[in-house]
Amino acid sequence: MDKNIKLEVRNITKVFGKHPQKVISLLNEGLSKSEIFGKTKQTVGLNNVNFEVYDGEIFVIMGLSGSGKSTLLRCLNRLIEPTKGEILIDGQNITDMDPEELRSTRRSKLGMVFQNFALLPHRSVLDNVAYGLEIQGIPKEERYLKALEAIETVGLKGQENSRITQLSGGMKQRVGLARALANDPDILLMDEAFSALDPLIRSDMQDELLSLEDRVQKTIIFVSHDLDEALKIGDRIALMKDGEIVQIGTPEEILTEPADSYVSRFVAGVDRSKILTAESVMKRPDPFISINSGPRVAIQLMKDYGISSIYVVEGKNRRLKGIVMIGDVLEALKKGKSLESVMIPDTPRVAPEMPLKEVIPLIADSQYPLAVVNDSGKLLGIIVRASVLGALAISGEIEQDEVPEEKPPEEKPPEEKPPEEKPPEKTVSIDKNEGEAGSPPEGSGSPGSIINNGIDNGSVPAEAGAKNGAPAKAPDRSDTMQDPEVKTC
Ligand SMILES: Nc1ncnc2c1ncn2[C@@H]1O[C@H](COP(=O)(O)OP(=O)(O)OP(=O)(O)O)[C@@H](O)[C@H]1O
Repeated sequence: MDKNIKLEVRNITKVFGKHPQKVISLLNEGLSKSEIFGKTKQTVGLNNVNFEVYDGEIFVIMGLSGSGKSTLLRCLNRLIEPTKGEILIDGQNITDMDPEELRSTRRSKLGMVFQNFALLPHRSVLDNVAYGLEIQGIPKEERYLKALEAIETVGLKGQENSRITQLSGGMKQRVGLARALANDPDILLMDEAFSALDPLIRSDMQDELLSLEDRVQKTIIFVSHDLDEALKIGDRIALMKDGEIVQIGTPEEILTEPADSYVSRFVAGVDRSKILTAESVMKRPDPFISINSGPRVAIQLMKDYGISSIYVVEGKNRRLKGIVMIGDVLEALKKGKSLESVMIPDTPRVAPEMPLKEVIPLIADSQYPLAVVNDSGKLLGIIVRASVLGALAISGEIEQDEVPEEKPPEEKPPEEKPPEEKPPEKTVSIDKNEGEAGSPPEGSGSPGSIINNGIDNGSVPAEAGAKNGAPAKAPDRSDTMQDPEVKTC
């Protein structure tokens, strides 16, 4: 599987104190953070931290207060200078950079969102969002254009002229997010970004972040002290203690295979009723396709992802319409029929709050992954059997062998090549960044994932499987496919 490394942290140590080298010697001798503080009155912020973050993932840094989360996040853009070690972004060592190079890398690659919003209270929303561009000297017209786009992305269209003081906490944090996005950075660093919000607003913002991640495909490094939040939004989680990383893994791995007794105790506090719902085990629903798309697009997407079925949605609100199977779509293409004509509308779907115990028989009876939809019919995610098993193992409520086997799917992607289609009169290029086909290249699951979980490996290209929250990378199709019917979902 091809996982592009976006950011790499190698042996980072941070000592707060006047004689850091002395502290490093003591660390090498094996003394603990508290012993070193007792001896030297210097604090070990980070001790030999190593990890990689993949392109397009949400990587959560989690731990109790004082464990080193914020220090680590701030080392990533050198707001705090590491005492030792290297940080590479796209292979470039930022710890070596001079101030000018660092500034330019920060501008182009890194955006930061703070817990306390860090907004200018007497400026409008628009001017706050455009602020970073303003200090870079970007002309007014251009910066406003970019700022308006970012404001729309975070759902604040119409509030451009509001004053910050007139906004609720949730809206303020959207402004903070828009300001970070206005620069179009590759990586968003978010420091306890939702911690100051009321629980309901916080949960909404978490949902928004997931949906935004689907659309803008940023790499997000998110600091949180809240395990439920980390489990909900993280593709992977790094759990910290006393300046060290004790475990890195997918939410499922952290819960089911805790590295030591500290992690076990940490996860013991998880709200199990939350784990045991459909929502808690669903994966992002990528790829999916617009009902207005043509069969050719569907075939290309299924080929790219190595899957034999794909969910069909309608409109920006991603209303679930049904599912199409590769064989039917090939037929449709041959006969000049629409995608809708071969769509199976009554696919199994469940509500996000459905208890897992009720999900089990449904997934066992279904030849597709289960679709999770909300009250208004929006496709929120999909559930594959492996995730259900993981959650059940944690709960201990049901033995794994009680879970029925899945039915194999009835069809496999045929080897057959799609027939030539007449060139369309009007063409719209499919750019993965625009999300027409609703298929971000990185995500943690797809209708195809279930195939990769043991049903139909024969038909899945090696690079196409999605595993451990780091799924297949879909090829850039912008120069290979065109379809007049593609619409944004
Ligand atoms: N400027 C500083 N000077 C001295 N010690 C510091 C400084 N900043 C952080 N520390 C210490 O470094 C360690 C890690 O702190 P850090 O703020 O990174 O933890 P955290 O996990 O982010 O905590 P919180 O969730 O409370 O923000 C703590 O022991 C803290 O006291």
